Parts: sequence; structure tokens; C-alpha cells
Amino acid sequence: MNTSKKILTVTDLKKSYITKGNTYPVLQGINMEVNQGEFIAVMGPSGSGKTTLLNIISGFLSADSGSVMIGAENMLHTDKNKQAEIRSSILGFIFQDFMLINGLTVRENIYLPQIIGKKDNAEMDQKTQNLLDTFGIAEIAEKYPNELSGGQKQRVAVARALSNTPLLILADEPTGNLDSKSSAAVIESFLLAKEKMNATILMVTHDAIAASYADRVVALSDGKIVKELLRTVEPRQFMNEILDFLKVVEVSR
Ligand SMILES: Nc1ncnc2c1ncn2[C@@H]1O[C@H](COP(=O)(O)OP(=O)(O)OP(=O)(O)O)[C@@H](O)[C@H]1O
Repeated sequence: MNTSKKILTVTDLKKSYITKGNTYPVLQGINMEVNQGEFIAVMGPSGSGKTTLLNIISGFLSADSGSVMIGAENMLHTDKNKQAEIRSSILGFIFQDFMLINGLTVRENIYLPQIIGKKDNAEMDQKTQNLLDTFGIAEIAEKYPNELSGGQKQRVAVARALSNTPLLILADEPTGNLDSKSSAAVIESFLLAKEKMNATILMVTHDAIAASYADRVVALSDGKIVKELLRTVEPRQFMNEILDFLKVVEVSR
């Protein structure tokens, strides 16, 4: 079920890094809208500003100007405490290296983000169990992260990111370190989250196969969005469109 409710609106976002007195513009006026239930891939050459964009959206990094509205909140004009509250209540994160807590079981890792929401224990237990079932990881619920395969870890990471029912999931190269089977497990998890929970996913990736399952590919080059590709065809065919496009961007730099 897709609605057209806007989850994220980025307007004229600019960011420069200053190194040894020199200013290097990285984001040069990014405009972008994400609707609830959309799966978006952000692609572009190395150094084009993808991670910088994700870090600003999540409030880990400040911007020079522009706005980042997440729901009704402007991430750029809230204090650190409010940003932390937004991160724990509205956002879900998936990192390349999973960031699971090694001393906690799979079940406990998934349970943890809910604690901040002050729900009752039975409700949190039930939510955790639902996520374990949805992502096919109930059988490994009592295992610890170092006892899991890469694909299993990533499925746990996706379940954990959904645990506090976030408005928006931010994923930075979630298939970056994975073999093709584990990458497929991640993408299946995203598609499942979208289908069953109407999750909204913004994924930074170099992986054209992963991106080919997105509803939309936003292509960054030299700090600007140079193209948006809307998926209207099957993933395999869409991947060819993405690869053709990326070739053009690399050559024109
Ligand atoms: N903390 C920093 N200080 C100075 N420059 C930085 C900093 N972080 C990133 N940069 C520079 O900003 C540019 C964009 O970096 P960013 O990590 O956002 O790119 P990216 O598109 O995510 O790259 P990749 O695909 O290689 O991960 C790069 O030229 C990088 O060297």
C-alpha cells in the first residue's frame, strides 16, 4: 500500500568542507522528496557526496544552508537533543558493518530500539517476535551476532532498524561487504519491509543490482542531483538503464 504522504523533503541543501583553509563544496543545492513507502537508491561516483547527504539528513553533520524536513521537523534547525530524539523515534539506520551489539542476542538487538518508546513489555516482546518471524530469523533469535553469517546479520540489522517503527530507514552501502547471496537477502528484506510495513527506505549504494530493485534512483554527481530514474520495468532491465546512466556520469566528470 503506497500513500503519497511526504516523509522527507530536502530543499536547496548546501555543504562545503573546509580543509587547510580551502573550501570544497560537496553538496551544491540538493532538492529531493521522498514519499512514504518509497524505496530510493542514491547513486553516483565516489566522492559525489552521497554519505555526506545521508549524514546531514540524520543530523550527524551540519549543513551550510537549505532545509531537511523529516515529517514536520526541520533537522537543520533543531538542537542536538531533539535531533537525537528524532533519530531514535523517527529514523532507522542500517550501516555497512551492521553495528549489531555483540554482547546481545539477536532477539535483544531487535528489542533494544523499542525501549526508548516507553511501550509496555508485552507489546515490545510481541513486536520483536513479529519481526523475527517476518524476516525468517526466529530460529536464530537466541544466537549472538558473531555466530551469524553476513546475510543473517544483515537481516537482523534490517529487523532492528524497523523495530521502533521508523518513518524513514537510512541505509549506507548495506550490501557493500556482502556476497551476492547475502546482498539478495538484504534487498529481499527491504522489499518485505516495504510490502508488509509500508517502510520508506533511502539507500546509498554503488551496487547497480541492489539499486535495480528500488522504485527510484537518484543520481548525484559533483554535489548535484543530475538525474532521477523512475523504475517502470523489471529490475533486470532497470539495471541496464542504471549502468548506462552511470557510464555517462563517470565519462563526463
Ligand atoms: N570530514 C571531511 N572533511 C573534509 N572533506 C570531507 C570530509 N568527509 C568527506 N569529505 C569529502 O567530501 C567529498 C564527498 O564525500 P562523501 O563521503 O559524501 O562521498 P560519497 O559519494 O559517499 O563517496 P563514496 O562513494 O566513496 O563513499 C569527498 O571529496 C570527500 O573527500
